[in-house]
Amino acid sequence: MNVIEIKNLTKYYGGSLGINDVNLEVKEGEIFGFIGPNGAGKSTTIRLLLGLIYPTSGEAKLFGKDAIEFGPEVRKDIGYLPSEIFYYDKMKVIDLLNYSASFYDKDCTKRIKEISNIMELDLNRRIDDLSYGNKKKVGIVQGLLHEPKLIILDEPTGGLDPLMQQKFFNLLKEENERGATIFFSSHILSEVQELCNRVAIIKEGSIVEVEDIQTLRENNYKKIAVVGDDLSKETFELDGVTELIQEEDELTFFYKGDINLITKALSSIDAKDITIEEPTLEEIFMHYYE
Ligand SMILES: Nc1ncnc2c1ncn2[C@@H]1O[C@H](COP(=O)(O)OP(=O)(O)OP(=O)(O)O)[C@@H](O)[C@H]1O
Repeated sequence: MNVIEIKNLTKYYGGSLGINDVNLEVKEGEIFGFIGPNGAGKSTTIRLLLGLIYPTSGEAKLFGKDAIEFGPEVRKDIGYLPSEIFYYDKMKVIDLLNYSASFYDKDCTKRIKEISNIMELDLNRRIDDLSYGNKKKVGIVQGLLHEPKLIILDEPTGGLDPLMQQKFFNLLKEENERGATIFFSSHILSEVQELCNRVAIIKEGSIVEVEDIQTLRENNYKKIAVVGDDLSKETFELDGVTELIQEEDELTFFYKGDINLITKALSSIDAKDITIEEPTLEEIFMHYYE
């Protein structure tokens, strides 16, 4: 079954484009990544899915039901973590979470405690005493406390330190093993790669690619920079090397291919420093979609 089905979905904000003719299907049990640079249309797509805004044309279905017409019904099965969270600051964390839980027809007390323990969130603090990262944790508990069938996350990791991010990802993996489908929006390729089975790439309001993560990984470029005294460009004129640029004592290039070939070339030189990093999404877009 498709948990999310988006057909020819278009949204204009007055004259300005949000998304254009988006088509997507997310199957039950998938962890689906939705990646694209700032302003690409990720939040717009999510707001349309949640029935928070109306489409200009096209439709979005959740669990086979129209996102607008059946909004209140389908939203009970959705856990949503927005990118920005605003709270009534004077409340205590536990009071806010109990209030959120009151919208669902089940007892969420146990789950609130479990997730707060995992995320190390103090339930007795006042919201306005919390740091940005701790407020984010409140949002996580709020999104997951009712054991939703579909979890929609809009750039969820901002403000979490690496340890907390790992705990959060483990929590999401457990939710997925329990049967939840996850729709994960991000502009950070590495976190999408760690978590997701399949990804859609959105750019300037349109889907440019839907790929499984394995394919994306195989197609992935490395961005390599080498610093040394007697570097020669010829050493790196190999298959799979592009954008080879030499500036004073530094050589930079992109590489895609057998990693052993490039490590051999790197070990043949007298280097002072080497960095190998993931290209930014924008750089990947440049290579894939020029
Ligand atoms: N309320 C609005 N009014 C007018 N234009 C909007 C509105 N919300 C979004 N947009 C425009 O729609 C486009 C898509 O924005 P959206 O927020 O969906 O992108 P995003 O991929 O979520 O980006 P970010 O990562 O920066 O949140 C952008 O050009 C944005 O300026």
